[in-house]
Amino acid sequence: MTTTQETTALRVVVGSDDAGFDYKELLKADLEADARVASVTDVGVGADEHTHYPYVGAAAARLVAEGKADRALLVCGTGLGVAIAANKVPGVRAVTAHDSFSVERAVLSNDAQVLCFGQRVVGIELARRLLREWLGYRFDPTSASASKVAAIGEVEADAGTGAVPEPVGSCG
Ligand SMILES: O=C[C@H](O)[C@H](O)COP(=O)(O)O
Repeated sequence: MTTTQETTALRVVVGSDDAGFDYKELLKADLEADARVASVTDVGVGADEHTHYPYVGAAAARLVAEGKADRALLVCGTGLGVAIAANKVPGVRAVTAHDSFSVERAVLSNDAQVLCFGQRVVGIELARRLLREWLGYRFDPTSASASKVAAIGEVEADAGTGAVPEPVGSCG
């Protein structure tokens, strides 16, 4: 079984704060030129805008949660703040990843819809390469990882109630 499956083209949201603006613009251009991408939606910031990163991260994540986009690519100084904010939107799984293996597993293990980069952390050519790789991965809902991703949803659902979900399966 191959782990890389390109099927339908992806609707991708991009967003950044001012610390990630330059990379957001460069990576957006790469996305727009990629045949694996059906559409690119930019939720900001624009040049000379200074919106705090949580608002941008949440705006992009909401589009994913609402089914209006398949994935989001977010950039801030570290890639951390936008990921934290995006993860506050129910149903969204956002990761910060600056290496090839983590980008692969973010999709294939975690079914993460949101990838975050830090403009102050990773070089632009590595970021561009990781973006190209990311576009090639599709989560397999029949894989052994699917029940673990479902468990994330259980934890999320229980978070509002204060309940602790019963573990099932091995944690090893
Ligand atoms: O995670 C936060 C980002 O790196 C942001 O771009 C910079 O935030 P700061 O100005 O609070 O360091």
